[in-house]
Amino acid sequence: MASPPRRVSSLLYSLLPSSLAPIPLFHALPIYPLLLSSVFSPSLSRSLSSSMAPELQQDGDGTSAHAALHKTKVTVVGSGNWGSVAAKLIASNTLRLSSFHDEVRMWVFEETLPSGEKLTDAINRNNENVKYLPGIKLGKNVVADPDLDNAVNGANMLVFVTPHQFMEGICKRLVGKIKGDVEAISLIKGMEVKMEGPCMISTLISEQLGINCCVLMGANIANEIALEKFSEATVGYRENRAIAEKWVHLFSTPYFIVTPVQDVEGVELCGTLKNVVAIAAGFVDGLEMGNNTKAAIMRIGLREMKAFSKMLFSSVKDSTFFESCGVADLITTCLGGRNRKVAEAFARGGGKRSFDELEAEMLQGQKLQGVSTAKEVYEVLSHRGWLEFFPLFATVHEICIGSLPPSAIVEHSERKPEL
Ligand SMILES: NC(=O)C1=CN([C@@H]2O[C@H](COP(=O)(O)OP(=O)(O)OC[C@H]3O[C@@H](n4cnc5c(N)ncnc54)[C@H](O)[C@@H]3O)[C@@H](O)[C@H]2O)C=CC1
Ligand SMILES: O=C(CO)COP(=O)(O)O
Repeated sequence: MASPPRRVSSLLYSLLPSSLAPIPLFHALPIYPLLLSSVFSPSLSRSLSSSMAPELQQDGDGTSAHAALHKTKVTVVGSGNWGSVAAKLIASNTLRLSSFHDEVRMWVFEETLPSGEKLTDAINRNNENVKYLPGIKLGKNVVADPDLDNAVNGANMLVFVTPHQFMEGICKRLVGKIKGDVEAISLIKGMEVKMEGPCMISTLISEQLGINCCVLMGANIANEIALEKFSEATVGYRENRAIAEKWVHLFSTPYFIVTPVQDVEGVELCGTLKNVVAIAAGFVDGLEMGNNTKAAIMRIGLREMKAFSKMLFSSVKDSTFFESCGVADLITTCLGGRNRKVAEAFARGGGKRSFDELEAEMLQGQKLQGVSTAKEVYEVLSHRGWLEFFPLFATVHEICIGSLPPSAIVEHSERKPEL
């Protein structure tokens, strides 16, 4: 495991309880996630103090059959760029934590590689997702499985991480196959719009499968986390703090710091809506308008994210926008994400080549979420008569479908003072 970067590790080191501070960093590494969680979350610290010792024990002379029966099994549903990194993160922890089965199953939407080999076989042979995360070993305990039913069978914790447009179909295939006590988490940034109105992906999972579903969102460009560069994430939960802590436990590593927040809608809407703002930021880059303009677009976008989230769900908290899932994810995606990159190419070409074409050419099978999310947000805005309150969101969609030129992003996004 890579050491955390020095500046971060020394900061965290200085925050450790004094009784632990003298432990050299590499000795503390196995318990690092627990320590970090404790440092950043006092109530987590309290609840972990009782459970910490068993987690830290080695299995020694072999786990008893009884204990093995009660170990938690984790399946990751999805194996794209972020899906593969999520499996890697989780797999490093299931090996370390004795309450989890070592093996992490990862459902793969099967495809045939140019070599003629099936993607699943290539992943299992190389211990690497050669298409969506080349060059990164996932951990020997990650097992790719193209059979969805088999992949989820017996799992107690399900991690959903596919592009959002595929989730409705996946849920339909899983109806009746998941026990009610299974816990789920969604890492998916996006939403569905139904006749009744907008439906967040965690709600879709909960309602279709009859299970509880948390969310994990944050400033998490997958390729950077794959290289074990320090970053943070936010787990959004509804009521059950203990379940949120279990997810924090499963994902935390010395380089991936996870904070629980009781605001599932706020966390999920942050992750979803920032992709629309990232498309706008890409237009600004494509038009070479500079950093001030991009910062202005990000500010206006953040304001619309907050207003839209609160108009949909009055429970959404202001503080959520200051977590990793909020302003941090907005910044990283507007600087380095795929939505930004493809939108830049779209604007450079004057909007003549469609997003579908550019996505296929530039992302090689990876999927954008911002363009479809802009359409979904637009549907909600028009249906509710809110278009005039969200000029940036509306303009992004109108540019994406070719009704406005890319330059409209600054002309239309902010109401300017009357001259
Ligand atoms: N890549 C990143 O840096 C991050 C992505 N996310 C979110 O995670 C979610 C998943 O994204 P990635 O893992 O990056 O995926 P990706 O965009 O890299 O890959 C696309 C995935 O979709 C699968 N797929 C294609 N057609 C399908 C179908 N008909 N049914 C089911 N699956 C199909 C492909 O096999 C592949 O696994 C998205 O909501 C994204 O916004 C969140 C944080 C970071
Ligand atoms: O969500 C992301 C980073 O947190 C990734 O954003 P992109 O899909 O634009 O790459």
